Amino acid sequence: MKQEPAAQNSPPASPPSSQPLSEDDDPQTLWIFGYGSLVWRPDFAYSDSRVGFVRGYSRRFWQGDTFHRGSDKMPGRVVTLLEDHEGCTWGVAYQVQGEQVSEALKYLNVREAVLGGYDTKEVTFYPQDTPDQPLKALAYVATPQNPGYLGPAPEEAIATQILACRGFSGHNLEYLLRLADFMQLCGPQAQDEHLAAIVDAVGTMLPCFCPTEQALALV
Ligand SMILES: N[C@@H](CCC(=O)N[C@@H](CS)C(=O)NCC(=O)O)C(=O)O
Repeated sequence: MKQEPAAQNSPPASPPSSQPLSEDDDPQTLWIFGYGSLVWRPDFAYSDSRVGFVRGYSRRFWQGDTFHRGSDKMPGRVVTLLEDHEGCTWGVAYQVQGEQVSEALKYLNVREAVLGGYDTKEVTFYPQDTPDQPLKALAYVATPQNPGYLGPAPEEAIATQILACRGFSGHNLEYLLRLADFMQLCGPQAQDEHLAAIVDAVGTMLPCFCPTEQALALV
C-alpha cells in the first residue's frame, strides 16, 4: 500500500506510532532515509514515514547529475551527505516491509546508484517526534570516488549551475526549491545554511536570468 504524502510539498505526515520503532520487530523491515529528491518524490511503495534527522552529516550540493537534473554537456548539481562531526541533516525516513523491501531496493539501485552514482550507507535516523527512539536506516550517499562527484564550489557558482541545468526529471531549480520547501515545513529547528545560501544566491540572480514569469515556467 503506497502512502502518499498529504500534499505535494509537505513532508509525509507522521502517523501515530502504533508500535515501537524497532526494525527488530520484523526482519523484513527496512527504513530508507531520503534527504534530497527522495524527500518529495520517493516513487516506491512504503508502509510508514517519519520526518527527522541524521547527526554527523551535512548536506551538500556537491554531486553532479547528468541524467535527472542535468546533461553530459551541462551537469546539474544534486545533494549528497558529507561526514561532518557537528553536522545534522533533516529528511524523511520511509519504512518498507515484506515485498516492498526488494521492490524499493531494486528501484533505488537504478535511480540512485546506476543513474546517480550513489552508494548505500547505514545511518542512525532520529524521528522528529521520538528522537529518543532512533532507527537504523539506509541512505544513498555520493562519495568523492564516484565519477559524477563535483565537490565544493562557492554557493554563487552552484546557484548559477542550478539555474542553467535541466534533465529527464526536470529543471535543477525545481530540485533546489522543492528541497527548500521541505526544510521550510520542518520548522525553525531545521537549519541548512548551505541550502539557504544557494537559494539566496538564486533569488539574487534570477531576475538577471529571465523575467519572473519565465522563471516560474522553469519549474
Ligand atoms: N540520495 C539523496 C539524493 C537523491 C537524489 O536527489 N538523487 C537523484 C539522482 S542524481 C534523483 O533521484 N533525482 C530525481 C529527481 O531529481 O527528481 C536522497 O536521499 O534524496
